[in-house]
Amino acid sequence: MQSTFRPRSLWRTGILGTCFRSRFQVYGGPNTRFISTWKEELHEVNHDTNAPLSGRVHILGMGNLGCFFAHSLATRRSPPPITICLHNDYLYQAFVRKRGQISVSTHGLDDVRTGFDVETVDEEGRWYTMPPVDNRTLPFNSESPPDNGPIECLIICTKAHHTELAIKDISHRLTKDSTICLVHNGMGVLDSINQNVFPDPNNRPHYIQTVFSHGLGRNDSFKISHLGVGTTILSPVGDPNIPPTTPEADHTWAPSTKYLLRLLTLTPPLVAVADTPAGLLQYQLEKLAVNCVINPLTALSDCTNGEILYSFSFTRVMRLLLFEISAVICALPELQGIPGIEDRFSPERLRRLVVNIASNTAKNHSSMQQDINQRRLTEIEYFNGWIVRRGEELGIKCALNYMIKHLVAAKAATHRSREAGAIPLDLDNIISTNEPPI
Ligand SMILES: CC(C)(CO)C(=O)C(=O)O
Repeated sequence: MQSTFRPRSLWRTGILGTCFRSRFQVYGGPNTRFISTWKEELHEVNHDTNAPLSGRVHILGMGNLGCFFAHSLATRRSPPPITICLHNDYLYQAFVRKRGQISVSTHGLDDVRTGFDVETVDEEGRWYTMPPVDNRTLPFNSESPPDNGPIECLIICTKAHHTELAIKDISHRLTKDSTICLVHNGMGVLDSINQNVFPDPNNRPHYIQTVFSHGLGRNDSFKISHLGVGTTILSPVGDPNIPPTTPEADHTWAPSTKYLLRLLTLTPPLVAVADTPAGLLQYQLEKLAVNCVINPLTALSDCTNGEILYSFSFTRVMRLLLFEISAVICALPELQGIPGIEDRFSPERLRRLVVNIASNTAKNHSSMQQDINQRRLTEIEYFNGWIVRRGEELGIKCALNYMIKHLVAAKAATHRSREAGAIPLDLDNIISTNEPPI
């Protein structure tokens, strides 16, 4: 994302007012909200259990999102024990060079935090707690869980297409008492995690899903900028047998879910609010509609978010894509029974949402445009690909979304084949020496 400072939230309109449902206001009045310590939050969930939690939070995926979550938790008046999980040695070496610091710059001012415990993984998938990399002489928390011990709370901040694999690599440490907080763009990841990593519903961890809308930019490893204030909407994933519209009683939540929800909603920089599964799903779908338009159009045309506005041709494509997206969303069985769906997800309302976000982030480059240019995998399967798949299930043909998904895939493939063929070898003049290859 390019550096443009937009202090306005991308998704904020209407969110803060509507999300603070009474059942989540269990943390005291407005003045006491941010004062509690993590130990108090832990005490709340530990007092009636024989398997008390340690309160440690693991974070996997140290890109912009992971750094923002780790840094935000570390800014608390009393930070909980935080372990960052680094999945390769380069990352660990980079973290050592940064002396264990994570820095977030706001309005050009750097705020540097330390005190993170670190685990790295070897090729056999064994995790090791590394010695402290900052100036601490003692481990931050002497009760650190043993290597490969169970993880209570995991915040996973990898891109949608890496999340399943990343969880698979750490799944032996996740139990049915753990809670995974998923922070990624796009739809469909949770279903494939359940299907491929935790197929047994009685033995899978609990999940919290999120819709994250802060604007972040990367300056260097473990050094990011907070470019625009947004929100973090959180919801525990309910029992799939209970329709999302039926309120679930909090007492059904696991202690690790309650603890992580409290911790995150009481961490000011995250601007985190909790919502019901049905509420969160609607925010996810709004974000999906925006991503299905801005991301592929900017990636295909190699332009900024603002450049897709004020062009007749882009506007035509946008409208046609949104007709299909709206038809699929309005027909989703999981939304049936929720009042106002047809209005909230009408093509015209979605168009206004897209235009709003594109103009609020006009100078930014979308994540997909950056992924394409940096030859990384894109999240297209979790955006337009998801719309096409759900459309097929519902008997709605989404030819335009299908085409867009393939145009993005084709653009990535063209880059790959161009680069593979770019090595200037003159095969006719290669002299064979009959020497074994070095
Ligand atoms: C909303 C948008 C398009 C903002 O850039 C985004 O979320 C992304 O880049 O992935």
